[in-house]
Amino acid sequence: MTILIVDDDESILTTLRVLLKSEGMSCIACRSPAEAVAAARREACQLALVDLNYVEDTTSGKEGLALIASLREVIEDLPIIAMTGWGTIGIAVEAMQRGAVDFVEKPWENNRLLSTIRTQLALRAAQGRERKLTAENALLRQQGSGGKLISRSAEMDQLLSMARRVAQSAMPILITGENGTGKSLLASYIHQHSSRATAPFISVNMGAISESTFESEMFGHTKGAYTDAKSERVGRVELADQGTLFLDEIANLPLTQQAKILRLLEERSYEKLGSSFTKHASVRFISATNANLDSLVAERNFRQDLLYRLNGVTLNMPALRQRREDILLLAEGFLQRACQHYNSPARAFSAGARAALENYAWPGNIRELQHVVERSVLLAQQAQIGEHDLQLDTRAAPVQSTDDEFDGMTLRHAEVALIRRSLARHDGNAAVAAKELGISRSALYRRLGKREPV
Ligand SMILES: Nc1ncnc2c1ncn2[C@@H]1O[C@H](COP(=O)(O)OP(=O)(O)OP(=O)(O)O)[C@@H](O)[C@H]1O
Repeated sequence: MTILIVDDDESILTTLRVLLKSEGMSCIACRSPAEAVAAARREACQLALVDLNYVEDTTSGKEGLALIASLREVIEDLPIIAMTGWGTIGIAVEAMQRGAVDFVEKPWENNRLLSTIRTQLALRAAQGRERKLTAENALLRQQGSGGKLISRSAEMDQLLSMARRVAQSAMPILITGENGTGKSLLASYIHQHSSRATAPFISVNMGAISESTFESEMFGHTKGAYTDAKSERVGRVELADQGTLFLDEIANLPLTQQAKILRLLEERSYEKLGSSFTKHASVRFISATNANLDSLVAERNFRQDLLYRLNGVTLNMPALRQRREDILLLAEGFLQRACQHYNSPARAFSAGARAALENYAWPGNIRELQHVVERSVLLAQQAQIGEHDLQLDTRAAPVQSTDDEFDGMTLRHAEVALIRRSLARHDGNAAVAAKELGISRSALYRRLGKREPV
């Protein structure tokens, strides 16, 4: 276990080094923020202990706060504990808002400091395991065993009844809606309510396949089709035969590949890479996007004929803030699931926590709600999860003004505005903003139309 410690006071570094060593942990000691960022880039560390004040400015905590943001950029999930002088609780709170997971006041009490470090290390390990489980679940979902769709709002009742009706037809379905609203889950729900339910549900993220492997991923290849093709490969289309092919993030499909998907939709036929033999697939198409495809067509970034083929029926997933009735039901569902995963005493939300959940704007929708609940279950020390345990960013714009501001905007523009707002709130820290919005950092850059810095 390696801990990064940052303080410009040599005696503090020495004391911490001795203390942590006695607990079997090794240290990287740094005397300045610049040194710390360089060390984090160079060496693997599992936690950082960061002083907030440095020589240039000994009271405002500015340098320490900036350091927290920089470390987060280098290691996205690094737990950072802030160290503050006596009577500077305000700065400590700001540190937590910038992404520190906890703080200790100097002079610290050894046992309390060690227990804080141990808790954060255990939390990080649990989150790592959770990420692995999520990835496994996502894979399982691809095989058609999607999680249960929870809802009780009138908006969702209406949408699901429409979905069940169109599920019976062979019509292609386009699902639109903001990130994290449950578009993938709805696609799997439609599959389960169709006559193809016993056949595979195969999901493909169109933004995630590189241009060079697109054809081989989608259509497969023959042995020897290219230098590295050591054996024959079954493509996703073939896997989905008799079942459903879910084309997720369809707006991210490059123009060059749109023609190939169009042909598949029109003729249900394709060729494996390296073969001239035309194959046919009986596939039901469902696609999803959070972009405004009409605007993309107008900008000539998306083929109109492909759009016509994809949206036999369009289903729009409402944002979570437009179906507030579902919030608590979903939160309870995630709470139960998380309680089974983690060994946590948490069992229920307090009245204050319930109100806070219902009043929050949820820019990252259900994915964000899921993260918030899981984090609070992990952090909870008692049976009731309090409002504070949720760590909701109460500085987020109130719901009313959010909605007004977005009136008349296209979905795409509103999304960009939300991302910009979140970035501004976190001083341009893309990793923290992405986490808040419940999307990946690369998805954030993609949505801003920018290249992700390496
Ligand atoms: N109604 C629901 N009931 C239970 N879980 C849900 C519901 N809707 C969404 N979720 C969960 O929220 C997370 C996000 O859902 P999903 O991936 O389907 O959203 P999405 O709209 O496809 O997101 P993106 O556009 O970012 O791909 C998933 O973990 C999903 O299981």
